[in-house]
Amino acid sequence: MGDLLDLLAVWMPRQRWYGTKGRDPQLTLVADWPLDDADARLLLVRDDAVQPAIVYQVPVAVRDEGTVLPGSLIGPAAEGQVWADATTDDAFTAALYSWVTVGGEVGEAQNGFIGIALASPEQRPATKVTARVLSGEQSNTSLIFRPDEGDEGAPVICKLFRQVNPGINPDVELQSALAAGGAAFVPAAIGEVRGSWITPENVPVSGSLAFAQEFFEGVEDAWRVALDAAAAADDFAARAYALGASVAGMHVALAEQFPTVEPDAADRAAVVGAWERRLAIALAEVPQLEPYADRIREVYAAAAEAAWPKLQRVHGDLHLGQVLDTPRNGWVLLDFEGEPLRPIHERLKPDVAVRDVAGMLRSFDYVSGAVADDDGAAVRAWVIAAQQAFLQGYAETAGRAPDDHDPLLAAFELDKAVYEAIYETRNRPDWVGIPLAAIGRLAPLG
Ligand SMILES: Nc1ncnc2c1ncn2[C@@H]1O[C@H](COP(=O)(O)OP(=O)(O)O)[C@@H](O)[C@H]1O
Ligand SMILES: O=P(O)(O)O[C@H]1O[C@H](CO)[C@@H](O[C@H]2O[C@H](CO)[C@@H](O)[C@H](O)[C@H]2O)[C@H](O)[C@H]1O
Repeated sequence: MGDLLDLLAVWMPRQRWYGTKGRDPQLTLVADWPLDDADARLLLVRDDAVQPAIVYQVPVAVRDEGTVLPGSLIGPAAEGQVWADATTDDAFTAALYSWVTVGGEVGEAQNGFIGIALASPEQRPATKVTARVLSGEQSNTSLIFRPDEGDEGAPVICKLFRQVNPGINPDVELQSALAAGGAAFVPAAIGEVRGSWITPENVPVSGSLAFAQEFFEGVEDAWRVALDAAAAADDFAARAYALGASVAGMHVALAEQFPTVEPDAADRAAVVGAWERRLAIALAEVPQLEPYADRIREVYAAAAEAAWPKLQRVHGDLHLGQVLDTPRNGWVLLDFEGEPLRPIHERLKPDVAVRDVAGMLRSFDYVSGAVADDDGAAVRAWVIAAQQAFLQGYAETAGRAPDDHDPLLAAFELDKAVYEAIYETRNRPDWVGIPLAAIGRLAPLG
């Protein structure tokens, strides 16, 4: 296994889902489950390059040289054979599909995993399918299972969580509950995989490994729809209003299905502390922010003194790219994992729902940064109209909405823009001007 860990230490940093770019992985094997049916292995590998350490899920298989796709090649194994990333391997994907649509068990109760089928009788997944890895910038690896010709079943998307944390992943927890409660604004749940393992410190842990949902074939996400509409100067008010109503419907349902709490001083201090910590990281990584630091802190201080609503579970990383435009269900919300740069224990707590509203307002603002326009004025007007319509749609369904002078909304918008300044500096430096311009507007210098 030593050799394979050495190979993974070179291969993993080249993967989009590897979370700590720029550092050499320090890998330890946490679990190694043989998958006899697939002639493959499911590994959990801990990386101590950062603290707290990150546990990654890495399915692998030994295959004949020359039979593996170049992007899936991890490195040499025995004579004439190679280690491969099994997410592109037919035998592994067939096993995964069976765990989430039929169920199954591998290993033991404290050192293995179970597949749980969740589909309702109306949502009959196909029997014979062909798998394809979803391409694109992703924090996880998603597989699409399409029915083979003649199979009447529905297509399925299955997300294999690459970073594995203790506890049920909020993506699974929240979306399964919403779907079970009859919500049309999330995809139907098809199945999940839960693992149990013993940490190197001998602590038993359980966590989500995969989540499968109904796949909406051939639809666009709201980011693409909004970009096209803004570029064509199409009126987006009705669509933005409907999106506001879907987001509010999600908040109402989450508040009904999960506990809510009146925020006390400690809850407020935790949120304000997270804003300040993030600002400190941003100031260290994005020097252009320095002139705004005091103004940003004033906005946070005003929000800390304002009235706060009850805390509740939220989406946590809502933006237009997390929304699908579906003919059958209207706007459908995805990816309830929360912000990938935020610690998991913070993402699991009841939170301020305004965080999601701020995320969507920021996302509309990104449209003006991404669409070329002669003087910028027309696209800016489009953005403001979309933001206002979104807030109206939200208010109509939620029965209340932050207005655009709400101190809490202002602080969450700034916090999101600060997060984006870090995210863009690390991942897409050409885009950092978008959050920086927003910070200039949200915290104008005197
Ligand atoms: N149920 C679905 N139907 C159609 N497309 C989907 C579905 N779920 C996810 N997608 C597509 O996959 C992309 C990535 O999914 P997401 O849940 O955001 O993964 P990640 O956590 O890796 O970012 C989405 O932006 C969307 O384009
Ligand atoms: O989809 P993820 O959970 O990986 O989210 C991360 O990447 C997003 C970019 O893909 C990033 O979103 C930012 O850019 C979007 C346009 O590409 C924009 O609509 C969002 O408002 C903006 O925040 C997101 O912040 C990051 O967590």
